[in-house]
Amino acid sequence: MTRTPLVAGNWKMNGRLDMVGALGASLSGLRNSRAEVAVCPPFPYLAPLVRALGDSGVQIGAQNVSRHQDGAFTGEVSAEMLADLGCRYVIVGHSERRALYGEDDELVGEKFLRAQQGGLIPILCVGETLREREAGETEQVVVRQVSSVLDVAGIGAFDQAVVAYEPVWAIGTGETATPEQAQEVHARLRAALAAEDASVASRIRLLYGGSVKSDNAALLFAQPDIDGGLIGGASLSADEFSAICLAAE
Ligand SMILES: O=C(CO)COP(=O)(O)O
Repeated sequence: MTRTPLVAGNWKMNGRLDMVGALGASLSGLRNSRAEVAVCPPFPYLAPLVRALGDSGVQIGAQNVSRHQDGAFTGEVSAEMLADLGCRYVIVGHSERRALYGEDDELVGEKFLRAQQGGLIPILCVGETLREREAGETEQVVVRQVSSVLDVAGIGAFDQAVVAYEPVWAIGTGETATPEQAQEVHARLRAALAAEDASVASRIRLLYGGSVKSDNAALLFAQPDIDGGLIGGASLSADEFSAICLAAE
């Protein structure tokens, strides 16, 4: 099964309008890339980025979505609004939202479903903390995080989804999982999905995230079950992000 690699940049709460223009200009050079490229800026920059990227083929994603549909939910942004703007993807269950905003497996499952119902492709993030890794609980944690979404959405829903393995201890720390460590978890995740439906599991893209840089991306992306990356800090530099995208080809 050949899967089209996906490299998605997660700006988190960074960036200003001038970055939108710089990135737009730099990423249009990836027009003929074999990898799919997506950028997930903060909400206010979604519309300007959609305009800046034009017909470059670079996709846009949001970093969060409401569990609710449109209505009296002050401060929330619905999947329908994001799709309306031209978003294709939305990140759900990022470890920062789990840890800082109390998002549990149940809420992540609700957001995953809502994203799909609103016309978006969820990028479901899973990953263990350092304590969980040291306790030998890595596989148990990531399989639980995926299974809780499987329970509410069903395996069929994963045909229109992406899963990102992001070990919490590797996020923003400069300490990347080794290609072998990442591959081991990716293989376990694919096996968990294959136990439900082998063909869905063979098609789904599993991204690695956590201190991916241009100098470690190629080795990570060369692993058989790593189908691209979810890039934080390095996605804020147009040159660095472009180099990572090229490494996924
Ligand atoms: O959290 C991440 C992407 O969602 C990874 O962040 P860094 O690439 O900065 O480690």
